[in-house]
Amino acid sequence: MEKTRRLVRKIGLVAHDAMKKDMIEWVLWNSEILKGHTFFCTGTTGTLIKQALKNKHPEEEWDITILKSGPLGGDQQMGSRIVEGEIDYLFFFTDPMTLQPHDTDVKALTRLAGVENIIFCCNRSTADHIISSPLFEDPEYVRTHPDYTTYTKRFEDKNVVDEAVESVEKRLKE
Ligand SMILES: O=C(CO)COP(=O)(O)O
Repeated sequence: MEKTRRLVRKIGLVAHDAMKKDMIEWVLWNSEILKGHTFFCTGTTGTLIKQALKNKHPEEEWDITILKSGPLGGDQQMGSRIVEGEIDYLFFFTDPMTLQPHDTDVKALTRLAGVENIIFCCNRSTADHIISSPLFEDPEYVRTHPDYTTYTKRFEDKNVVDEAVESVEKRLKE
């Protein structure tokens, strides 16, 4: 009998303090769907999620990488995982009512989610829709990776290095 092929999704999970209970509930609620996937979490969120999943499914091995706590660099580590192609989904439950000390890191992380076109949301109801989308379970569905070649090669036909060398040489001769 043909076995259904399953694609392991690489999932980032992050929640601000006011949203941590929501995140843990959401993970527990969807734990059957989330089984077998790979997770990257910021420090405190990940520790709490791991504990909750172990309580609910003591027999299950969960592949959870716990990064630094968000304000201590965890958001930046998550961003770096995104640009390295290690994360396809980011469920980031943000607190809309509290200014975070690491607001710039939060912005940087959400921006990189856009740069890499990962599947990304900031609240629980959108997370519900993503997790219940048929595309989440569809092994054929792979997000499109934006092509930034035009951007990365934008200096190839320009002589900026030669021009800089020339200008330094000229100044030295003066
Ligand atoms: O602050 C966070 C995201 O910006 C979350 O970090 P923690 O999971 O370590 O609390």
